[in-house]
Amino acid sequence: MWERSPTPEESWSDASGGNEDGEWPIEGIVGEEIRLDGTPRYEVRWGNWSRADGSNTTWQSDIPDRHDLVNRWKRIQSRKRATLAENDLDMDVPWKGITVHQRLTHQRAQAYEEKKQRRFSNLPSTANWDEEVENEYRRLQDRSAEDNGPPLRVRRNTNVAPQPSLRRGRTSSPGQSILSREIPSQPSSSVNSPRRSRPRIDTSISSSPQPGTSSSAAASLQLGSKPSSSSEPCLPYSIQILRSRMERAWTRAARDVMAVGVRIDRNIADKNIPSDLSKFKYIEKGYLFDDGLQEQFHVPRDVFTICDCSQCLDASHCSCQAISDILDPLQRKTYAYSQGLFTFNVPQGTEVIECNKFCGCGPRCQNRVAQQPRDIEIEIFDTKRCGWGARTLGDIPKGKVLGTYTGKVIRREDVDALPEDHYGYLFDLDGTEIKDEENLGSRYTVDSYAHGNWTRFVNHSCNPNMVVYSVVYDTIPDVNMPYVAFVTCQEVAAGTELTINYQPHLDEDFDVKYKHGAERCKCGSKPCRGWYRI
Ligand SMILES: C[S@@+](CC[C@H](N)C(=O)[O-])C[C@H]1O[C@@H](n2cnc3c(N)ncnc32)[C@H](O)[C@@H]1O
Repeated sequence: MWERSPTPEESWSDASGGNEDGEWPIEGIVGEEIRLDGTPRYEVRWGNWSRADGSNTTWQSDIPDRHDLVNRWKRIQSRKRATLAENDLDMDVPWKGITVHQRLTHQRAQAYEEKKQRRFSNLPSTANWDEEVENEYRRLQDRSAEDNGPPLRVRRNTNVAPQPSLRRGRTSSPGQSILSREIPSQPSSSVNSPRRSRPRIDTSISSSPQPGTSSSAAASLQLGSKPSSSSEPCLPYSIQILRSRMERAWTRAARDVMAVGVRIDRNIADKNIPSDLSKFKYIEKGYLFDDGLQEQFHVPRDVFTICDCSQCLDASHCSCQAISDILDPLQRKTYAYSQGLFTFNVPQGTEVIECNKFCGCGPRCQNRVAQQPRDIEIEIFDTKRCGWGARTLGDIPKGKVLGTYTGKVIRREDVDALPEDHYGYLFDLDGTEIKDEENLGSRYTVDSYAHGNWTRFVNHSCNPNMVVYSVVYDTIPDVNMPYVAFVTCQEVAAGTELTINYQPHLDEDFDVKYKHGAERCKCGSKPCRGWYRI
């Protein structure tokens, strides 16, 4: 910003009188600008003083003893801004690499903010305005492209985030398990380990039950300790249009259900965003359903087991726990949570039954945890080894439930008809299925290829910091469509990638011949067994 260098006469001495003798009184404030550090300075007009060219103003950071002048100035400016916002319906879109504040005066920028708020007052955040700006930018680009020859297009490189490369034959009979056919003598670590009809992520809990160590009720958002990409050199805005649009759309979807945002690392360039992902629809909570499945999920009220506790202090007196198999060491019924954290006291094959919308307890009941909105911010980033991954932006205690897998629920037998791209993003809802036993009832899988949330970016690690468990709260266990909750099985520091073991029941010395069809594991953990299967 241009600034006149003050002459010796212009040097500040005494605002009330202009100088020590009161020889140059201030006539008034005639201008204002905001400096880069955000503080204002004022253009002051002097009486009894002028330069040779007749000008009589100087820029002053501070006008001691004349708060009346400053306040009056602010009042006038506020009125002007209001009028500007009221009357001028046009909203300038300054582009060509110039930021809004460089182009606009402080007053116009503030009027902008007011106008923006008014125009979008019925919408959740100013993100809509940014989208408008982006759209305008795109229109400008398209227009200039028409004028200037070949278009400047966002090139999307589908190689960056690997698509699942595991290509296996389709099951000849949908009901039959590939795993049980190929690996007939697989050592069974649990009677409840799941059976598979095709290679997919295993939903059973991997760690043996152990009490939670942290008593902290909830991890707070530690923005201060996040692995801020702001300190790293980041890509110019012009090649991040798509990234930032996706980030805003995902964050908006998360906030719509009261969860905190989802970031996409600023080092991901638009050209490296796979084209399918740019169409991906973010769903923080809940499922979409294939034809006819929605009705099965949403069972009527009289089918639910409903408790009438006021605070759900005792699981053995909580009616909704009547069918729960979670017991404490004295074989009394207990909840799966203590002080908001998962206690890992849930035997494999057991579903956690949280209080539901018909229960008498309030939203803060201790048995409502996986259904709470996520309060840990997540960042999607390029792991460089395993494609994109998800990392936490806050420190997390052990036992913290971070979210549930979302996507489209499909019938298990329809999985074979999916394009192969989807295979790496399928999660069987098999937490209660008994391996090598005829499992009664319908079986389902969640496909998060086109719809889902941050959990679909969670990579496999042979030494994971999360496990999963099955939980119901807006349907009943018999429906076989539980949610798959992701919970930390150790303390996790801000900036750490969040991982699960895709197949926790295949142990390390598993016979080499059964590794057929496995992928090379790039988790990089110390105990890496060298391969994984999806
Ligand atoms: C559920 S997705 C995870 C997100 C995925 N990285 C992405 O970029 O969309 C599963 C896919 O991630 C990759 N992946 C996950 N864990 C891996 C590992 N430990 N080693 C190598 N690739 C891995 C594989 O391509 C796998 O098919």
